[in-house]
Amino acid sequence: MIDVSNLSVNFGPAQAVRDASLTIAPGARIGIVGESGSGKSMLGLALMGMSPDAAQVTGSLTVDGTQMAGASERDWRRLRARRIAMIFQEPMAALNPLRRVGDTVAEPLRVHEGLGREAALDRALALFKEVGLPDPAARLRQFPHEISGGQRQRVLIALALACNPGLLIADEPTTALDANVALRITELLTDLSVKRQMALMFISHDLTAVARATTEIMVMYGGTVVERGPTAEVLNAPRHPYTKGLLAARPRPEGLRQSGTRRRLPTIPGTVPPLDKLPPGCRFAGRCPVELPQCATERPPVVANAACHLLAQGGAA
Ligand SMILES: Nc1ncnc2c1ncn2[C@@H]1O[C@H](COP(=O)(O)OP(=O)(O)OP(=O)(O)O)[C@@H](O)[C@H]1O
Repeated sequence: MIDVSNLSVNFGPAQAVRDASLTIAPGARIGIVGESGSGKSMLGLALMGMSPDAAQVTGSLTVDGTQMAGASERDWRRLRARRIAMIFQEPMAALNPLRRVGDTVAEPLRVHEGLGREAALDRALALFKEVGLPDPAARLRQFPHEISGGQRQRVLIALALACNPGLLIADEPTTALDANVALRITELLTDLSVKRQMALMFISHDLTAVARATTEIMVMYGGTVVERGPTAEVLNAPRHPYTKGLLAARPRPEGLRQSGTRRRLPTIPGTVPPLDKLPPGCRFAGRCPVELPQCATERPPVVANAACHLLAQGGAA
């Protein structure tokens, strides 16, 4: 459905995404993981034609075989309504506080499908049922502040589904929710993707949620894809030093106590440098535990789905 090659998102000299390539087949479930600032959201927004005004986007992006690089806002709007939808971290911010949630979900059906108010509300009701909102008929008439955070996210998922998109991009959809609700929203997105044959791009730094929701994964660092592959394979047997560090830093209940004492959670030393201070070679150079002379200066080749000089030489990170 979507083919991206060498997509870069630049803010002047600062490269938020460098040469990302990926293919999204109908019904695929792809996770994008990485620390804050690694370019996950910028990649998702670029696929929607919604990059910030200050961004320069280069590279090729085809949707259903149509080249969208340089497309007009009008073309993007048409595509967004019917093919690609996105949900975000903070559901309250994405809903109009003065509108009943039923009317919010009915609106795109009226605008894009030409339905009358009653027919659009009937479809909204069916969507509310599909996303598991309790007492869906009563929900239609409520305002965002009258329902819980998890229910608000379900309303936004219903809104995203209104025009039957082929791809749903979920950008940190569970970060603002408590653990139980987050788990149920993750399950809902996975079920919807399977039942509707709708592709799902699940952007998150919650590796457990990504493990549940996706079958493929892309790990990003400093705007570059450092490792990709089947989710289970990458999470069970990470190869890139950054992926290894990310997994080691994941809090796990069984890892917090060892022989009765609290074990410190390992962290990746240092912080992600600002975009204009990233090394020209491997962007993880400087924080990586294994460094070769060429790491900081030469771009690492991609070998067996990981971009790393050491792995390319046959070493194990
Ligand atoms: N309008 C902008 N102008 C300049 N730089 C920007 C702008 N928007 C984003 N950036 C930069 O682009 C980089 C990538 O940001 P992005 O939001 O994609 O990261 P992320 O991986 O999604 O992080 P998070 O998990 O915090 O959302 C960041 O360094 C950010 O500062």
